[in-house]
Amino acid sequence: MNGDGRETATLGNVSLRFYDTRTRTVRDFTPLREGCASLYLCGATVQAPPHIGHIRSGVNFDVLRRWLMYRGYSVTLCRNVTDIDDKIINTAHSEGVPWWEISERNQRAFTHAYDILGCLPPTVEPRATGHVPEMIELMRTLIDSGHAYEAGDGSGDVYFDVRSFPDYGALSNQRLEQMRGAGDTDTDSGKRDPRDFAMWKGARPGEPSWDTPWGRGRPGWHLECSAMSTKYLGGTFDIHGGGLDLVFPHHENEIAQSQGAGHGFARYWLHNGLLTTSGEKMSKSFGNSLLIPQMVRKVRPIELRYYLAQAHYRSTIDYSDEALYEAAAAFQRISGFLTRAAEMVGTVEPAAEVPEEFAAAMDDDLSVSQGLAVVHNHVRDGNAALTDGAKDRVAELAARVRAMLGAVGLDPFSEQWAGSGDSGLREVVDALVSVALEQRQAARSRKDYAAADEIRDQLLAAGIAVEDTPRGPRWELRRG
Ligand SMILES: Nc1ncnc2c1ncn2[C@@H]1O[C@H](COP(=O)(O)OP(=O)(O)OP(=O)(O)O)[C@@H](O)[C@H]1O
Ligand SMILES: [Zn+2]
Repeated sequence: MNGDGRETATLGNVSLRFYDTRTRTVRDFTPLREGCASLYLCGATVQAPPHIGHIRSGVNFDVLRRWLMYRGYSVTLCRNVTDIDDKIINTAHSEGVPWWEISERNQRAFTHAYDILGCLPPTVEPRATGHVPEMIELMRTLIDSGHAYEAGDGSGDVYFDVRSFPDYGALSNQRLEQMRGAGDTDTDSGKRDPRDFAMWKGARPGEPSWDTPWGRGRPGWHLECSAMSTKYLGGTFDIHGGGLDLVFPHHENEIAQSQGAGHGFARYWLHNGLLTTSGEKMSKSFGNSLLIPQMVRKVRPIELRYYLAQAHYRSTIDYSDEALYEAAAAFQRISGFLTRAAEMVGTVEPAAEVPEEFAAAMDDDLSVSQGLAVVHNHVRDGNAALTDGAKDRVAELAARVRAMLGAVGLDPFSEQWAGSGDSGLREVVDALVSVALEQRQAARSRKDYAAADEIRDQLLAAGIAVEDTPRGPRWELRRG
């Protein structure tokens, strides 16, 4: 603490600040261990392939991780996989396959999506079903200390007694008296209080189950995150993240379990805003999912990452094609400058440091939008320098642009994106499609509509669908 009562970051003079959901204030980041940052992120429930809302969360926390790394921290990221839950079991039943086949298939889809969107792999990615012993231990501690109990109806459920934990509701800013039931499904008859939540669910016929001192059953979602974060990051760790939809009940329940068991638990709570469509959360259950393969036919993966990362991580993104294409065009202005700069000056290496203004924006609760404004200012100056033939200036600006983009995982020249297989290819196709579209326009101008349609059909046969929009024609790949 310093004189005015504010905590100060320990790395040099850097003051890294985050909005902490628990205190509802922006707080200086002081890590538990100097030079290290431990981060737990609630990852996927693998009942279906990911939509862009899930990946927004992954991208936002990847940006956080990268910025911590840029600031010199050694980051340990634990991102869990919920590989057993009601929806996975239901999907397995309806497809007539084992539950683990659903989990495996969708976990691979998530991994692939995180990878192609440029998210660094987590340090560890534990799965719930691999951590039943840790969960049993945690339940035993909580039962022994009077925070949890075995259901009174012989169901084998284990509940957390929310009245035993005075801080219950502090994260989500609610008072216990105002809360209604925890909304657990059909097995809540053994609860002492409707607000108690299930940590463990007793076995039901035809469902997978594991042995415990309280009978066979399966993990509840909240319990797994408490057990796995402690196992990999310790009883107290730096940052816990997830989407805003998880604040209550999931994160509230994690706190009750972990602190009830005597752990310090997370010191900072960061939540990404939701990605919505027409104001409604994008959700597997609402049927409004935009899946990744569909999206990367519209724009390149790096452009999709730009779109998802550019808004402040705490803001809502209401999806629209228009905004996606605008983001792609904005990214192309940046990458176009880098390409032209490299043509003029030869290889452009990233500068060793990002400009101060960019760093200040990122330090201030990860303001990527302000950071990208600095990037665009550099690109504007860089384009002017290109026109003037000012080689040194072009080289300097391009190097800084690469450094800034690299810090948030968006440097198109980096090994990561250069190796992605599509680098530059979209621009090539873009140029070829433009030639064809100019011919189509010429045919239309001379009222030869048959020839114009023929060109569009030939493009479609080659897998390129053209759509006329008020801002001119756009194309996307349409395979199969
Ligand atoms: N629409 C969204 N926008 C932003 N983040 C999201 C969105 N949907 C889920 N997330 C986040 O993605 C991560 C993985 O989510 P999880 O698999 O638990 O999704 P979910 O909430 O069950 O999704 P769905 O509502 O689609 O079933 C969590 O951190 C969650 O908060
Ligand atoms: Zn969790």
